[in-house]
Formats: sequence, C-alpha cells, structure tokens
Amino acid sequence: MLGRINHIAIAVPDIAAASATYRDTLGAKVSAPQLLPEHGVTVVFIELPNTKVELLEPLGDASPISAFLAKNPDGGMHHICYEVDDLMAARDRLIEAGARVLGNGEPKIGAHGKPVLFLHPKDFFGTLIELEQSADVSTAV
Ligand SMILES: CC[C@H](C(=O)O)C(=O)SCCNC(=O)CCNC(=O)[C@H](O)C(C)(C)COP(=O)(O)OP(=O)(O)OC[C@H]1O[C@@H](n2cnc3c(N)ncnc32)[C@H](O)[C@@H]1OP(=O)(O)O
Ligand SMILES: [Co+2]
Repeated sequence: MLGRINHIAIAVPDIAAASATYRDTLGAKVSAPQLLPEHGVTVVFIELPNTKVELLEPLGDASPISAFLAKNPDGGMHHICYEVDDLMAARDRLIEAGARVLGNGEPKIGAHGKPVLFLHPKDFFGTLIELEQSADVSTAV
C-alpha cells in the first residue's frame, strides 16, 4: 500500500525564521510560503534529492497544530506523509483494520493539489501519518 515518503513535516512557531535557518544555515532551497486556510496552516517546502521537508506554522485561531506547538513551543517533528496509489482503497482498508481516519474520513486537497487523509497518531506509535494520492501509480510497493 505505501509508496514513497512524499514529505516529513516539522511544525514551527515562526515559519519565516525557520525558513531563514534552513536557507542560510543549512543551505536549503526553500519555497515561498503557501497559506492554506482550509488546513489552518502556512507551509513552505524544502526540496531534497529523495523527498521534501514541509515546515508548518499555525494559520488562524483553529489551527490543528496549535495544541502540538503549545506542547512543543520550539517546534518539532509533526507528521510523515506517504504516497499511496489508491487513497480511497487505502482509507477503506485502514477503517476495516480499525484505524482512525481523521476528519470526516473524506480526503481534502493538500498543499500539492492532491487528495490527502490523516491517520490518528495514537494508532501508529505516536506518529501522525498523512497519506497522499500519488501522481504516479508505479510508486506503490
Ligand atoms: C494537508 C495540507 C498539508 C500538506 O501536507 O499538504 C499538511 O500536512 S497540513 C498539516 C496540519 N493538519 C493536520 O495535522 C490535520 C490532522 N491533524 C489533526 O487532526 C490534529 O492535529 C490531531 C487530531 C492529530 C491532534 O490534535 P490535537 O493535538 O488538538 O488533539 P489532542 O491534544 O487530543 O491529541 C491527541 C493525542 O495525539 C497527540 N498528538 C497530537 N498531534 C500529534 C502529532 N503531530 N504527532 C504525534 N502525536 C500527536 C497528542 O499529544 C495527544 O496525545 P496524549 O498522549 O493523549 O496527550
Ligand atoms: Co503534510
């Protein structure tokens, strides 16, 4: 079911400062900020040879990452995003297996313009998992 790691996400209190650190200290190429009000975050992406890092900052009063940052005020690893070749089949299989799909279980369009779903961290060893519909069906293993 799982394909490539599409991105590793880090929640940060200040996305401008974090972008500057990745750019100036780590020499990374950092994208312009994307405001995603439907997801309650502002994101930037750092393109790497084999995957991406996503930096996330809360956007608005009801951001789903505000509680995480309250517990981790300096920021922290927030989620891992795996690509899947059939998001709806993956969702149905996970629900069948008793995993909690977050929200109403219907995919939303993510930062890359593709459908995404999230799985509860308590079902996956304290790790929030994002699943993203892959563009290329050959990525699935
Ligand atoms: C889609 C756009 C973009 C993209 O890549 O395209 C994004 O990735 S947007 C990313 C932001 N959106 C989301 O994260 C949506 C899914 N997340 C949620 O619905 C919430 O964050 C949720 C439910 C995972 C946690 O919400 P909250 O922290 O408010 O709830 P709780 O305090 O009840 O947490 C329950 C329990 O889980 C622990 N927790 C919370 N977040 C994480 C995390 N990121 N990693 C690991 N564990 C997490 C939290 O500490 C609680 O544990 P407990 O032991 O019960 O205290
Ligand atoms: Co993400």
